[in-house]
Amino acid sequence: MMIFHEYLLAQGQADLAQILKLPFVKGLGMGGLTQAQRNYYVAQDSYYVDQFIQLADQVTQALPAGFASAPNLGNDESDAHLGLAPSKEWSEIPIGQHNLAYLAHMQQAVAIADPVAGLIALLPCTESYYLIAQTLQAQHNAQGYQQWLNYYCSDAYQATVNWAWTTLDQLVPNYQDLAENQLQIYKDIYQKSYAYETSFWLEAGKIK
Ligand SMILES: Cc1ncc(CN)c(N)n1
Repeated sequence: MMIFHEYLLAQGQADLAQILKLPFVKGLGMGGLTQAQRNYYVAQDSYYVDQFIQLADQVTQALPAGFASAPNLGNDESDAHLGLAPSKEWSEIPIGQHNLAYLAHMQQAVAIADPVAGLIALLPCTESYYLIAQTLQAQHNAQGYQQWLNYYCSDAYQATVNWAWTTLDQLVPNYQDLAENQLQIYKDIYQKSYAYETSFWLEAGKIK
């Protein structure tokens, strides 16, 4: 019998498989991303992570009493960004609509008076990088952007992912007992975040 985060992960498998085939993501594992692509990604992601930290803070504050707070939640992931060796022009790159739309989606879910909805909206962000980095590391044996890969394979990052999974499983110990429409709402929020993860990688890959 699956637990809640495993059920959700099964709903994200197709998106994750698609993400792993995208040129920018392959480039993270194999090397060869252009300076402009890396600058664009770092520009988008620095903004994104900054906003994400605030949303994650709101979600953890809304958790019922007794829940452990998340490890490394305030980390701006700049060590991972440095692994892509951005040049100083990155700071002048405008924030993309896909990025703003993703953040707006998470904001909406976090605003629902239900920390489960908020956590689910944030989960693809947290878990997918860990899963992507593990896969790339195993596939390519250190040919790519090693500092980026190491960051998301690290014990510290894994601890954040485990916290998110465990917290969700504790909040929803029997997802099979949820009303059908409630489960559908959670699934939609989760899959929408995965769709935005996909467009985040796609947009970076479009830069030449
Ligand atoms: C868009 C995005 N998604 C996920 C992560 C990893 N926390 C990130 N830095 N940026």
